[in-house]
Amino acid sequence: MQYSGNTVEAARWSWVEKTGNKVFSPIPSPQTPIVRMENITKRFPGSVALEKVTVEFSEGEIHAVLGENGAGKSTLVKILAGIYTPDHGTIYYKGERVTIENPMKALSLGIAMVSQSPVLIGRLTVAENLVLGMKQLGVFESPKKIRKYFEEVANKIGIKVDPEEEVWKLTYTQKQLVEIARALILRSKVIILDEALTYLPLEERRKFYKYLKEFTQQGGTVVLITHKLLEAFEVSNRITVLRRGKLVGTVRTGEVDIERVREMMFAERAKEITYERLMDGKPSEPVLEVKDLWVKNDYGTYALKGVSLTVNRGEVLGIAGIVGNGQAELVQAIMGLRNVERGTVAINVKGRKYVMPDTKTLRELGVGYIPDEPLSHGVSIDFGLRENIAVMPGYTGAVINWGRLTHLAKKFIEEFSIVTPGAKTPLKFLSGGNLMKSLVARELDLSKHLLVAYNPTRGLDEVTSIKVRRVIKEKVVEENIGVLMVSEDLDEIFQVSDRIAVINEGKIVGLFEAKSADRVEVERLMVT
Ligand SMILES: Nc1ncnc2c1ncn2[C@@H]1O[C@H](COP(=O)(O)OP(=O)(O)OP(=O)(O)O)[C@@H](O)[C@H]1O
Repeated sequence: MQYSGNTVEAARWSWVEKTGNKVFSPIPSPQTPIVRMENITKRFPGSVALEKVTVEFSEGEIHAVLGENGAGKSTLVKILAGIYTPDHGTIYYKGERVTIENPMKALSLGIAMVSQSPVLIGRLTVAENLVLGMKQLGVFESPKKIRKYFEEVANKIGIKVDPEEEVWKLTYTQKQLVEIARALILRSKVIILDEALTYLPLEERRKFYKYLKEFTQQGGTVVLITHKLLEAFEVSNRITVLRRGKLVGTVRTGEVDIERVREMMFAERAKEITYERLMDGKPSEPVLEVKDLWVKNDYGTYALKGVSLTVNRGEVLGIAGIVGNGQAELVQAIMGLRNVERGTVAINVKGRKYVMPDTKTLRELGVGYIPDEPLSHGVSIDFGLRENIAVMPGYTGAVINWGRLTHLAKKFIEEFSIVTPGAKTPLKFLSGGNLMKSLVARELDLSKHLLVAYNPTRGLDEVTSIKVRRVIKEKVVEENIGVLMVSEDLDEIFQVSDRIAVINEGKIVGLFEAKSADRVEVERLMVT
């Protein structure tokens, strides 16, 4: 089947068609609230994250919490998970008023949160991680029992993990399984997923959702934060929308259509959302040439096994693949951040070929970079956007012109609607999406010849994602830069790319013209 897309249909392809809309037919509306958060207000210096928000999560439901970047979603669930305490408001759990002063308290009540990044100790085995987690909570289950329970959960979800395997050897999916299993072993009644499933491959996400549905059918509650709206629509029973810290409303999923929810989330800006293919690039001469690249991962085994590829000016080469197939090592090696065992990376700028350029040279030449770990490798979160611009070559000479940098930071803030108290506010005080926007805005501006991007819309809401994709494509067409874009989101790959390369186990296993690429074939190559 070919990908062709009008707005909704194209995106629905990835989810609804596969589930056939059957797996998650709406269940009768949930009745008993297990959690009531009443009039919750939370302020941070310079921002009101939540203002008098009241929401109820019921037994037996998957409840999606949606909203644009900075809406207050994470703050809300972090309060429930005991990570933040509210300034005002009351929490009721099973009808009783409770104070959740720390995460231990939340866990002891039966509320567990799983986030995007697994919090596990790499050198310990799965079973050891689970036992340790229990001990920290004062739960002394026998290791044998924990192991057995874990195997049961893994079997049910259908993801194989050996409890005796050291965690560093696991795939991302397997690690998320361990996290969710840990919540279940603790007999949690409420499981909060803060974008926890977002980066799993589609098939794996389906397995998790199916299992979570069973969990709710037995009375459990799932609170789901995601920017994948179609998915939220498919799996949830109810949806709560937040906007700029305020409650917009709670609706039953079966009773509204997706456009209505988008309006609740984005108001007028909802019209900007599209999944149609963006304009075609106009490929010309090669700007990046990668030849027979062999690179090891952190554990000494080969992550890339002879990768060769070319990115031309005037095109986006999309790298499609399931997370953990060498994509991170590929972008790191190109950017001079990982040792190359064999092969070459070369870039062509202004008539000169630079073979194996180091990171500094690349940056000075005008190569933008959105890394796989944006928080640790992309920005200094203790500093403001202005300072994060100042550190980049190209923006400052011998004397720092702070006035100019402030102006530039303000331009980024306006262009990408970054929710922040100001250009000097440390980035750690921004929501995940707004932090990502700050990095992306800077790197797009820095890209004069080439952009190397890993999941450039990670954590961004639908409106911002399309904005970023458009800017990327405009730069390609109007400024003739080349883009290497790794993304685990196939909708994104098909929307932006001119050519698509599929990576699997460290090898390029397929190369397609995006316009005529067969999506089924691309997916098949990703998994086989
Ligand atoms: N620790 C903090 N210190 C200061 N401000 C914060 C902190 N955490 C959140 N905020 C602010 O609260 C607001 C809401 O942030 P929150 O992380 O809840 O948004 P979100 O809806 O989860 O966004 P995203 O989709 O981008 O993750 C933002 O304006 C953010 O800057």
